[in-house]
Amino acid sequence: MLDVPAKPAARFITFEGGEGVGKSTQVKRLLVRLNRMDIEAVRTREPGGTPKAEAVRAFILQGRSESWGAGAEAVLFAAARYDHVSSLIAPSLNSGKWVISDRFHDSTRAYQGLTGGVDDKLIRGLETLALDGHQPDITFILDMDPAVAFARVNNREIEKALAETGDRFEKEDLEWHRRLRQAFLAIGKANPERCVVLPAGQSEDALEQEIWDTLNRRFPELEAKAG
Ligand SMILES: Nc1ncnc2c1ncn2[C@@H]1O[C@H](COP(=O)(O)OP(=O)(O)O)[C@@H](O)[C@H]1O
Ligand SMILES: Cc1cn([C@H]2C[C@H](O)[C@@H](COP(=O)(O)OP(=O)(O)O)O2)c(=O)[nH]c1=O
Repeated sequence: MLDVPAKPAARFITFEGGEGVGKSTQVKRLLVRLNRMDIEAVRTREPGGTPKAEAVRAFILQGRSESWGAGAEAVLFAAARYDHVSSLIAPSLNSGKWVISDRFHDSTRAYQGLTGGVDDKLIRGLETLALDGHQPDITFILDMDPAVAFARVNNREIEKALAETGDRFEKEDLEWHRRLRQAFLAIGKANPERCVVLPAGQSEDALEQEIWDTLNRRFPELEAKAG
């Protein structure tokens, strides 16, 4: 037998939290780190990630499903997720690529479930169908006071307004976003084997390092590869 080192398992990593906490920034930084180590990784997002799921994203975020209610919206997010998992996430992991997703099923739990009042049985049932066993290996929940996160997003909001787009979930009031924050914290607490809650008020560099250190501790094959 040839003495070929075993290829490390591909990992599925998700980033969660409220608006403007720095998810997209850290997803991009993690991709750079992984690529530097010659680890092939796919960057994706929810809602979206595939053409069909992006169509659902546009429909929901432009507010066209708002009158349908949170339950029907949970079904729409799950439909998008079903395509995302079956057409992109599962095939990528099966071919050895890591997958890094900006939001995933915890966003449905937090926005539609815990904050939106949709019954937990529906949320769990949809999750079972859409994930088909593809739970993330690790989920980073970036946590900070939404008032501070909003100040960060202000510039981005102006850009969005100029582009004549709008994300209706970003328009909810501060009190609603404080409940959303508690929802993500509750998810973190209930799933300590998968979720890592990190303070997102620190600098981009410091947060990137904390994420990297956590991954190295959690996945020893990363540390071994770095030598
Ligand atoms: N740690 C940080 N400190 C200060 N500003 C940040 C930090 N992380 C991200 N930002 C800025 O905050 C805004 C929102 O970040 P972004 O990554 O888009 O958040 P999210 O994807 O969670 O909505 C961007 O303008 C980004 O440059
Ligand atoms: C994936 C997902 C997102 N959402 C919401 C969260 C966001 O407000 C919006 C996604 O918009 P996005 O622009 O990606 O928000 P952010 O930059 O804050 O990540 O959709 C849900 O309500 N349920 C879900 O299952």
